[in-house]
This record gives sequence, C-alpha cells and structure tokens, in this order.
Amino acid sequence: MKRLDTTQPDFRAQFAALLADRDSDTARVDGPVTEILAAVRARGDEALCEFTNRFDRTRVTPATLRITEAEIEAACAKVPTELLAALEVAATRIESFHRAQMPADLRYVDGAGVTLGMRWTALDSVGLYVPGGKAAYPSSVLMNAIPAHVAGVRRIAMCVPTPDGVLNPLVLAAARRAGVTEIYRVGGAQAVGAMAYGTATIAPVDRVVGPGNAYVAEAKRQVFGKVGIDSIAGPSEVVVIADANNDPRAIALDLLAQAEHDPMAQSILITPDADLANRVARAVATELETLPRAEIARASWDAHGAIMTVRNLDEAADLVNKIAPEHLELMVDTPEPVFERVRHAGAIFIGRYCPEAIGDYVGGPNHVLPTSRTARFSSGLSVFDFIKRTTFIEAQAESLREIGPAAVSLAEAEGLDAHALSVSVRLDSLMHAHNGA
Ligand SMILES: NC(=O)c1ccc[n+]([C@@H]2O[C@H](COP(=O)([O-])OP(=O)(O)OC[C@H]3O[C@@H](n4cnc5c(N)ncnc54)[C@H](O)[C@@H]3O)[C@@H](O)[C@H]2O)c1
Ligand SMILES: N[C@H](CO)Cc1c[nH]c[nH+]1
Ligand SMILES: [Zn+2]
Repeated sequence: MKRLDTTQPDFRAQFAALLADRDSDTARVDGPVTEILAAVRARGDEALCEFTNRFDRTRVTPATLRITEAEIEAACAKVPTELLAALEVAATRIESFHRAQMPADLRYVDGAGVTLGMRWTALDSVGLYVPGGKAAYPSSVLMNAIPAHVAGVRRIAMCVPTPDGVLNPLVLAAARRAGVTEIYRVGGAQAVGAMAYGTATIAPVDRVVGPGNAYVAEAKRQVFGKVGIDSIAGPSEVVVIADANNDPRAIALDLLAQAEHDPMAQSILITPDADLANRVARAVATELETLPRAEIARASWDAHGAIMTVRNLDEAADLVNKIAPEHLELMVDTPEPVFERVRHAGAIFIGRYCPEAIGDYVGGPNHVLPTSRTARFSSGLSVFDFIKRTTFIEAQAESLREIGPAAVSLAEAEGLDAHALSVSVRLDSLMHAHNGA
C-alpha cells in the first residue's frame, strides 16, 4: 500500500504514478486477448471448447456448451429457501429502480408546423457476461439481466465460466428469475468473442455488456464496433473519503471489500485525519490475518492500495475527480458539499450507514460500473444500454415552404446537387400548384 500526503513536495509525482498504477497490467493482456478473439472468429465452437478446457478446467463439446433446461431446473431446486428470498429482495429493488429509469418518447410540433420526435426501441438481442473465475456472481446476473428485461429485449443470452465444470445454483436461479433466455458455460475473452462474432452454437448478439476481469474488459474494448458494449467494467475500485469520526475497522472492511475481488482491484482511502489514516492501515493488516480471501485482497492492497492524507474535504473531492473511481464512499459528517463537488465517479454511497456492499446487492442502482478512470466519460449499466433512439420528422407542404429554402442553400454550398434538387423539386411543384390554383 502506498502512503501519499498532499502537503509533501513529491505528492504530484506520486499521485500521477498512482493513476497509472495498473496500466501496465492492463496492457499485458492486450496481445493474448487479440489472439483469443481471432481464434474464436476463425474456429468458432472448437476454439471455445479448447479455451474453456484450458482456462476453466471444464471439458465441453459444442453439444454441451449450452446449459440445458434440465440442468437449470436441477440447480434451482438446490437453492435454500432463505437464499431465494434474499435474491428476491435484491431482484425486486433492482427491477423497480430500473423501471423508474425508462425514458418517455418525445413528440412535438414546432413553430414551422414540423412534427419532431424521438422514439425508444429495445435491442433485439444482447449478450450478458457474468464473471465467475475467482468468485461466483449471482448479483451480477440480476444487475445485467433485469435492465435488459425491463427494456424489452427479447433475446437475452448469458455467458458464465464454470471453473472445474461446477455450475453455481444461485447463478442459474438468478438467471431464471431475471428472464435470461439462454446460458452458456464459457468465460473470459472467448465468451465475449463468441457473443460478438457468433459461432455455430452461440448466435451473435447486438450488444455485449457486463463486468469481468482484465481479459473480459479488454475483449469488450476490442469487439466494440462489431457490437455495442456498455462500458469498460473491469477490476473493481473504491475510493473512501472518511473524516475522523469513523470506526477504522468499518473503513478497513470497505477497502477490503473491493480488494477481495481481484489482485488487480484498487482501494484508496482519502482522509484529512492522519490518526484515522494510521488506524485504518493497522485495521486492514489485522483483517487480512483472518479474511478467507486474504490472498487476493492482500495482493490487491499491497500492489494497488493507497492511503492519502489531505488538507480538507474540498481537496479530497478534487482528487476524486482526477481518479474518477468506479465507487466513491462519503463517510463524513456532512456529505452534501463533497457530493456536490464530485463530478466523476461511477456510483456514490452517501453516509456512514451506506457501505458500497449495499449497492453490490440490494441498493437498486446497477453495480456494473465503469473502471480504470473511464467514469470520466461513461456511466454504469442501465436500461439505456438496452434501448436506442430513432428520431423522426414529419413535414407537410406549408412547413417545407418555410424551412426548405435554407436546406437548398446549404446543399448548394456543400456542392451536393442531388440534395438541393431533392428539396427544390418539391418546392417547385408547390409553387406550380399554388400558381395553377
Ligand atoms: N466493474 C464492475 O462493474 C464489476 C462488477 C463485478 C465484478 N467485477 C470484476 O470482475 C472480475 C471477476 O474476475 P474473475 O477472474 O473472478 O472472473 P471472470 O469471469 O471475469 O474471469 C475469468 C476468466 O478469465 C479468463 N482468464 C483467466 N486467466 C487467463 C489467462 N491467463 N489467459 C486468458 N484468459 C484468462 C478465463 O477465460 C476465465 O474464464 C473482478 O476483476 C471483479 O473485480 C467488476
Ligand atoms: N463490487 C463489484 C463491482 O465492482 C460488484 C459485486 C458483486 N458482488 C459483490 N460485489
Ligand atoms: Zn463487490
């Protein structure tokens, strides 16, 4: 873990190094991902089976890539009732938030009598990536599939790795609850490639969404253009802004909650209180002694974790805007001014009783969020990833008479004669009709 202090002369250099901290790890996967995608494109199912065997230790054939209804049924029957109840709490809350997100169509008549509008329609098919290498993520099934279902997408395909060939019952129960229409036991870049390019077994989709490790995130970046993607939702991140009034153990656990996802995850504490900084550092070390996923969390904390002491909370907010983290926690007495000042963060958790883990499961807003500073220009998954806009214009004769001449002038200025004529031929006919009348 790195210690930074904004009052120190080397702070700028240290902060720049922290921002670039995971770039080389990310770049390391570019080449392997390109090769995997090329193999899937060229050899389809055969490559999928080969990579699934190699990376997930799962023996599959083209005939067994798809998880059958009978397997889903059998798995769902194994889920304890109280877990199904928890899944239902999460699903209901996620569903109602995403329903509230659905935008209205637009239609109005302007001053020239032209009807203008914008209509939203659902995508035909989407591919959801659900991570599953180092942990199983039933919550990510809900976060991916519920907005797609709410948006009205008819075909909702899902890929999930099944390490050592083991199906996770809660993942399959979540898929059934959320309206997924087909599930494949494939992970990583090869899953993204299959959904983007299509294979004999997996038909291509229009957009690939969902979180994953560095391989998944890079694969989505590389297939963008062939299909749509949501955002680069890679290894998890959190920035916690905390004042002196906090339980150091609670803050340490918030940092470790991201660190335990992936050795490439990043957790950062920013505080104006040097004493809290020291106590949280000690609490993290203590928790790492007993945390079951300490190996992953320690790797993340040691390589990418940071504690920064700042002069005040305004300075903390300004640093957050440069980091643009996936998650931001505001664990301070008066969060509103910091909330107002922060402009770049995937999701913000406000108040000491709202740890980020609430948002991972049962808050309602989506937990699939932009990472690697991409929150500067992109947003978390939402119904907007599953719908698209079509604009429309309807004009009658009187309106064409009013706005058409300007179009003719601009078309002529661009040297596009057919454009100019397509308008002027109609204006001429209106003129003749008028003169003839
Ligand atoms: N940003 C978000 O919204 C968000 C949400 C949930 C989870 N996450 C992140 O998702 C990730 C889950 O990672 P995971 O690893 O547990 O599962 P994963 O499903 O993302 O990755 C597992 C796959 O990675 C591929 N892979 C692993 N090693 C490889 C190698 N050497 N070469 C080629 N491919 C390889 C394999 O195909 C494997 O199936 C974590 O980084 C977590 O932080 C992010
Ligand atoms: N924190 C992750 C997003 O970065 C989401 C998640 C799912 N389950 C637990 N956590
Ligand atoms: Zn999490």
